[in-house]
Amino acid sequence: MPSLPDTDKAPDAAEVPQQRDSAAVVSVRDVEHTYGGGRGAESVTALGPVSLEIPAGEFLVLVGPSGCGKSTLLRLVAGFERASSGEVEVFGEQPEPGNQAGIVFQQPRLFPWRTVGDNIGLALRYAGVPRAERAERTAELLERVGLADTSGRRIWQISGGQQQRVAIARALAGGKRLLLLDEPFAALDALTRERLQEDLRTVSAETGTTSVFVTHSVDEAVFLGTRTVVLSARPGRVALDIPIGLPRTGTGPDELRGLPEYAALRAEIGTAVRDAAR
Ligand SMILES: Nc1ncnc2c1ncn2[C@@H]1O[C@H](COP(=O)(O)OP(=O)(O)OP(=O)(O)O)[C@@H](O)[C@H]1O
Repeated sequence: MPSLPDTDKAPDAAEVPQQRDSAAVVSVRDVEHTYGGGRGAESVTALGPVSLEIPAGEFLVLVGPSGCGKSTLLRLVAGFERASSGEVEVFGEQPEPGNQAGIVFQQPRLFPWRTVGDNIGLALRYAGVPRAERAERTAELLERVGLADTSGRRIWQISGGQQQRVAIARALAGGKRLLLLDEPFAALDALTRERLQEDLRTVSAETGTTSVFVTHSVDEAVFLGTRTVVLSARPGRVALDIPIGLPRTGTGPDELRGLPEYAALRAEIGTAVRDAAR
């Protein structure tokens, strides 16, 4: 953490950008991404140019029309793809898969024949947590995602919603300070999805983990995010970048959704998404 200045004098101009950079968990600078184009294949410019700074503790939700490059941006931040041009940094480094971020996909991608506890235990092992601490950490993580009693059950014996909870617990088990979530609730029924949204909102407020969450749902963006970025149609560019200044704790989901600010944000973001799709 940068030390506080011992005088109230303004810092040197040269210091200011450096401090801002080091505070950003994710820096995306003038990034464009094009797929394909080799051996006569048609190339697709999916994204950009896009610039975004994501500070610590932010829950940023990316929305936009289908095919606008939301997943591409997430994959660049995860290190699965290298940007065709521009720069992506995570914690000041070039991202590498599995190094800086925990990732949750639309499908949970768990080991189906293993137990819930084993799936979490493996992630803890990969994260370097000593064997003696793993059982306690597993219990804590499962408690956190509302699965306290399922540790001994096999993945194929639990519901899709429960599997997605395990996937979130597994991502948290890695102990990463950045979580990347690509439409994690899209395949779930409406009720399960609402419950998971509420729980993820609580977990995020409790842990303060910086998160980037991709969705098609404007309501999900307003409900979950501290900030929403709307991307325009392909190649995706930032069409709207708006803070969500709603209370993070102490307000129930119905109360939150009943706030006039909630409705106003939904309307503004909804309009931006519709305009982006034109
Ligand atoms: N591996 C790839 N090779 C070629 N083109 C790709 C590849 N991955 C994505 N694309 C194309 O890049 C564009 C952006 O895709 P991307 O998946 O990032 O969009 P998205 O906004 O996440 O879409 P959706 O909301 O439908 O999931 C699309 O036109 C897609 O077809």
